[in-house]
Amino acid sequence: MTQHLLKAEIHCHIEGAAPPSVTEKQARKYGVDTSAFLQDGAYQWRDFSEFLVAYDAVAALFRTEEDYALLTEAYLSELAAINTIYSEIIVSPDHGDRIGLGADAYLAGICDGILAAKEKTGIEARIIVTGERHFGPERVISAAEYAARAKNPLVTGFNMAGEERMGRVADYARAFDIARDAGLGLTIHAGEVCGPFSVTDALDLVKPARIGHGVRAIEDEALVARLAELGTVLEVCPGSNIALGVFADFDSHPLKRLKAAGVKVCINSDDPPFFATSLAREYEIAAQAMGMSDAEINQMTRTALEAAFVDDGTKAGLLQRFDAQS
Ligand SMILES: Nc1ncnc2[nH]cnc12
Ligand SMILES: [Zn+2]
Repeated sequence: MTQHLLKAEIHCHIEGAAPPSVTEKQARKYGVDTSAFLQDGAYQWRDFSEFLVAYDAVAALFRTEEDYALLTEAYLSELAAINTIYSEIIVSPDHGDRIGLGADAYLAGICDGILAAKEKTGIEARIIVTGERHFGPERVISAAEYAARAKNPLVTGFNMAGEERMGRVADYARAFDIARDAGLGLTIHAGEVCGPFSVTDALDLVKPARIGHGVRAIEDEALVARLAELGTVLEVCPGSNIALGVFADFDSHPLKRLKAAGVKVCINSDDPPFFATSLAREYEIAAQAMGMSDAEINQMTRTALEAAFVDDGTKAGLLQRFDAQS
């Protein structure tokens, strides 16, 4: 049982955390037919491309600042209820723009949700702005410019999610230069759908502190050694990887092998209801399906806290609390 363990999560997409029941309610409110991507209380997709289409369709059902505030508060409250002390939420201003809400109101709603959850539960949270790769380099650069300009104390990082098979990292490198210059922490989805070359591109061109997934680095021994040497943190999402067919099962999932090779890893839920998972389940998978001890799991939680894109004072407080209780 991992219920008693303190937890941290640094990789979860906000729209990807919307429970189907909430999405259905939103669809009723806006008179939208969801049958193409939601049936019998479950999101419908067959592969990564369809997953991204379903994700964008769900995002289009959150249309007001309040919709986003409620979604964020509900997710963070769920995390707090399972002893999560820190969360980073991945948000995409493009999704706010696309629905006509606008990036400012989108972000304001998410900030309201974070503050409400903090007041009610004490959970600390920060925001990672992401560009969506399949919206193209110009949009990803705009997202970085937006994050840089926002000067919002809750926005502490920049990411790129979306269709990893579209273009090469070089096409998007400028976005990361902008985010780096603005003092944001950098992370990038790589080595999830694409192989080791994608992780190598990310390391060479973005030099991120963290990589979203990165698990397909396991196919290249030298790359695994490079990740260990650099201390790059992999935000691993085992349930997501199995649901999307990146690996056949938890036995063949490389989390333990990466950890054993000295790569810094932590566990995350990615888009929990899309993958029939939750952060609680990811911790259980580590314990039950992968046979990791409480001490090993705590090491990963500590890695997430150490790698958090948060100011030094807050990080020190989180680590102190974690060390006192773990
Ligand atoms: N697992 C994932 N990979 C890439 N982009 C995403 N957006 C939401 N979830 C994602
Ligand atoms: Zn992700």
